[in-house]
Amino acid sequence: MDEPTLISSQNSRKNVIKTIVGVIFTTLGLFLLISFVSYCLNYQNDQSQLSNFWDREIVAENVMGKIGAYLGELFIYHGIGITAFFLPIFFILFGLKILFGFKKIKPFKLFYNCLFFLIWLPILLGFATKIGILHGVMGYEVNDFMNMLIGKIGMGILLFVSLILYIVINWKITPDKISASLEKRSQGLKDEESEEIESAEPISKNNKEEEDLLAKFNEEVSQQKGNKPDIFDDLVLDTPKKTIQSIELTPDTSHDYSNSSDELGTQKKTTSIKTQETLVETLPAKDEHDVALTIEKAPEEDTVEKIAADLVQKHGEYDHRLDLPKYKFPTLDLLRKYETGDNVTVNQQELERNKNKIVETLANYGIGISQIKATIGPTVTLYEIVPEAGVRISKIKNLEDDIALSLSALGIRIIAPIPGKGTIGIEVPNSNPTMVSMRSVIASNKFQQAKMDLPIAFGKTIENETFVADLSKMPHLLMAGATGQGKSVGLNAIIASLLYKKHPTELKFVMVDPKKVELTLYSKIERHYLAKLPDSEDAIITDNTKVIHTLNSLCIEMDDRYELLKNAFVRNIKEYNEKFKQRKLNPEHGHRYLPYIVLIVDEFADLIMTAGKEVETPIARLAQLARAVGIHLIIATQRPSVNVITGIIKANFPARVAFRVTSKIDSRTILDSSGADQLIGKGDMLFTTGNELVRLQCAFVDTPEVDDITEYIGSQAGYPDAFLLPEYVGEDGGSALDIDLSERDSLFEDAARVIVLAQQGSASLLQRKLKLGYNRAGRLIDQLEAAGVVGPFEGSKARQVLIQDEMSLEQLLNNLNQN
Ligand SMILES: Nc1ncnc2c1ncn2[C@@H]1O[C@H](COP(=O)(O)OP(=O)(O)OP(=O)(O)O)[C@@H](O)[C@H]1O
Repeated sequence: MDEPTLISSQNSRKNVIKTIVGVIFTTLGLFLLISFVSYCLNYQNDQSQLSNFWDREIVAENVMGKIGAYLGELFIYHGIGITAFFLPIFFILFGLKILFGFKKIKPFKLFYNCLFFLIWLPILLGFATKIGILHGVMGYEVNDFMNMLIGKIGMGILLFVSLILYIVINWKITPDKISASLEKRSQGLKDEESEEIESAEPISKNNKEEEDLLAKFNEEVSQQKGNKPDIFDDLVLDTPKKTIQSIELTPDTSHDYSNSSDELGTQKKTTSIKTQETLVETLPAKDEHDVALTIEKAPEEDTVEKIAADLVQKHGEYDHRLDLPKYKFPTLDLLRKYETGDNVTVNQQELERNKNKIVETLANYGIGISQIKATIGPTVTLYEIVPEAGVRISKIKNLEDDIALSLSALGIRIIAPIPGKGTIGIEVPNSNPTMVSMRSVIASNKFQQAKMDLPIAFGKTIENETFVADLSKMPHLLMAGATGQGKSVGLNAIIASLLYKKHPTELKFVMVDPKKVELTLYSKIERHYLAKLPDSEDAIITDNTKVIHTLNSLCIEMDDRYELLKNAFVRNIKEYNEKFKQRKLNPEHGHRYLPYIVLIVDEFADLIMTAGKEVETPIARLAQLARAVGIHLIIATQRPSVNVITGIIKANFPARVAFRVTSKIDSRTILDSSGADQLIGKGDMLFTTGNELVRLQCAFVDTPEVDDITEYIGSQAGYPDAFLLPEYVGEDGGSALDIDLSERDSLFEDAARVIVLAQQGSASLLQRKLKLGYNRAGRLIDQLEAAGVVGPFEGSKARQVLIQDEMSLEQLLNNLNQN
């Protein structure tokens, strides 16, 4: 017989023997079980029958006959009482294990675990009852004997203590553990732990070690419970949570998946990738019974935020100032100190004289004064009066001219009452006004530390405090004043303030100067601060048609900026630039750092007279919409009449500056109230942002100072050219038909398809779809017009698309290519 045959025949013999032994034990178990049950029911009758064991006439009532009754008598009555039921159960389990090889059934382990109870339980039953079959002879005798030795109470104590000791030894339960587990329960950890059990399940399937650990754990629990582990599988769910925690949840990457299916292969890939990127944290074991818990956190997904954070970590935040890294801000010494000094001189005699005159004049009209206080400003002194009780304010207001006449002073302004103070103010010009130098306001703490986007140091208030306002909040400014009252100086002060605070990368000016002489000085800073149309030579615009183009171009810039803001999911230029600095916006998608643009128009009246609606419409549009995208307008005019400052313009310029005007009507046009007509000129001004009026002395900056500043900036390295505004092709622009179609843009065909598919002839569509700048999109539109794809320019409307479908377009493109 060869070897394999020998082995197989040996195996089959073993199996036969196993089956026989298995059947014998199971049968024996069943026999005993039935006998015991029947004995318990009939033992009183059967006990007497057993003495005549071999007498056939005498029949036992036990269903298993006299043997059954005998076995019951032996194990139950003379043995260990009903505890003897353990015996048939043990035999049945043992038999079944041999027959079917149930791995989970471990009868000997069960026997070992139950040994204590096989002794203890009959004694307990003997202690507690006097029913023979419950405790058996053993239970009775032990109790009898022990009673003699230690008494009934002693016996009770002994039973209780022995049970406690068994529990402590077998389950290792100590008072510490009990209190710890009670604490845990009170902390409501129960739910978490059951989750842990759930999460442990699927992982354990893939992990041999975990399976073993789980098996060990189950075994341990079963041992502790003193039950058969296999029968009480469910016990896993009741396991103390701490033990579950001890299972390491790390996926085992050392598994060999090479023979597994594709699916498993992918699983392997993902598992290994995860392991590389996951963050592993280990909670150390609390004591020697605990096992460390390893926690894996899933890796963060790549988000825009994360990419941006990585970029910022690598390169730092985007610094727009690096465009001109060596640029130096103009220094203070470029501004002149004036001989008069910046300190307001107080002429006591003048103060006394004016006070007496005010009191006298008012007394002449029957107005009593209870208190008077003077605040000396650079140009005017404010006398604050508290009238006696019962005096009507309107009475004082009506006497304005009479008081002015009595004081024989020009430019008296009566504020009745001073908002928020409850007093009446009379502003009287000083006989020796003090000039407010630009230097003093620029050097002031208020300006230097101003946390504003576009800070403007206008000058000084009546309290001699530097007045700084934020242009970005205004958001547009209207300036008016009769000729020679300080408008141009005011504009220079505004520009100088911005030049002292903003870097060339942060701010651009668009300057419109129909008078041709006021702003020419600034041409020196063209490459740093000025913006212009691509085709124009001078950055400072003096030609009215160019103004129209520039304004429309600014509208296009505004639309472009809105598109960028929309794509960046931000609401204003500040948020946009912040996002750009944090590298969250991709320059490849057209994003760029957006400088503020300030449009300055020196003589607006002249523009409106010559260009009318053509100027008014884009100005109104910009005024209405451009604030969020960082385009701000400053418009100055000599003639603040209603046909210059129209309703639509006025409505969109809440911030106004009024220098002295010639009539009350002009004052009302510019300020919606009188007051500007009573100013004394030379930079005396009123400023409002829609609420109260503030009287200011405008800072004085002379032409040589402006010259020095622009020279200082202009001599530094700047951009190669001025900031280029988007191209604007007006109705009178060059005809698209002049274009040479043999030099078509490389994106010409793509652009044509985009236009025909969308049936919309607009440059902004091309900009969006093909991610182009405005200029290139505009050129493409011109070429498309020349090729007959779109119609001519139609103002604000999109051009008409002349090709209706793709087929016709392909034909047209083929023809073009053949020519
Ligand atoms: N803030 C000021 N402080 C002192 N003097 C001033 C101030 N502003 C203007 N002046 C004086 O007023 C004169 C005229 O000022 P400015 O040139 O600004 O007037 P304007 O309103 O622009 O006149 P126009 O509209 O005719 O150009 C200046 O030459 C200067 O002497």
